[in-house]
Amino acid sequence: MTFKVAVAQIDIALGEPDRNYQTVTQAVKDAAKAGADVVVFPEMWNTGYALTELARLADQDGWQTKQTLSRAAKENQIAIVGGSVATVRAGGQYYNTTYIYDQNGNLTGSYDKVHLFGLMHEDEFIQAGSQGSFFELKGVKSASFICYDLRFPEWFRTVAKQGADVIYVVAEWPTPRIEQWEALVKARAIENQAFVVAVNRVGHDAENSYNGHSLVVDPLGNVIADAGEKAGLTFAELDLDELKTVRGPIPVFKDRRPDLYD
Ligand SMILES: O=C(O)CCC(=O)C(=O)O
Repeated sequence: MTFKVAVAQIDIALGEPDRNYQTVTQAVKDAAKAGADVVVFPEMWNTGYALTELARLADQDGWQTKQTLSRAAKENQIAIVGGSVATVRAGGQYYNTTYIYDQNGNLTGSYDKVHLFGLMHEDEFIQAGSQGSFFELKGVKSASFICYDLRFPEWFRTVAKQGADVIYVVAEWPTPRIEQWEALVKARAIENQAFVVAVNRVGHDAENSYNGHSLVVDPLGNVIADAGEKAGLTFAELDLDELKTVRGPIPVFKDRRPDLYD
């Protein structure tokens, strides 16, 4: 079985949600027209890292994002891993949240970023989530993480142990550490014997520049697609039968030693 993913490596207009909702809606249409099963967006695409302006900008209960993504998924018959957006909940607490929609516009999962990135002051503004995400899209067992989570292999392992075949990572990963991004994406794919679809943004904000290099990596760590440094859609076909041929000869999950480590 093959599964076609569209990586939406967009630029994000800092502090301008309306422009960003338009960009995302158009990208969903374009990805569907090209026959993708799922389209994936980067981190915090509604606001960018406008953390000091969240009171004005964050999406109340994710309402606008959920409406936009649900409608776009249904109208275009495509699943969406909705990157992440800045949300605010009752009580005025902010979160960095992913919403996932199936091709009929139904919410199939959500995730609040668990590891907050102190270097970019995220921990001063955002509340950390406390639950993982595990969902199915078109029958494919999947999970989704956000940016800095990529540095925590033990967090990825929790979903690999549940059987995730495709792992999504949505990010705003700055240019100076892009080689670490590439190495970590490949490592998470190899050690978990899963496909990893990792989507970064391009452009810049007040403090950082972002040079893309969104990657689709197979369970052996081979790069199937690298979106380079320009904004746009990149497509990749995941051959899900490859999971069996990789997991058969090197049965990492059977050979684990949970008596020594969890
Ligand atoms: O871990 C890194 O180097 C980048 C993380 C990051 O930018 C984030 O979590 O927003």
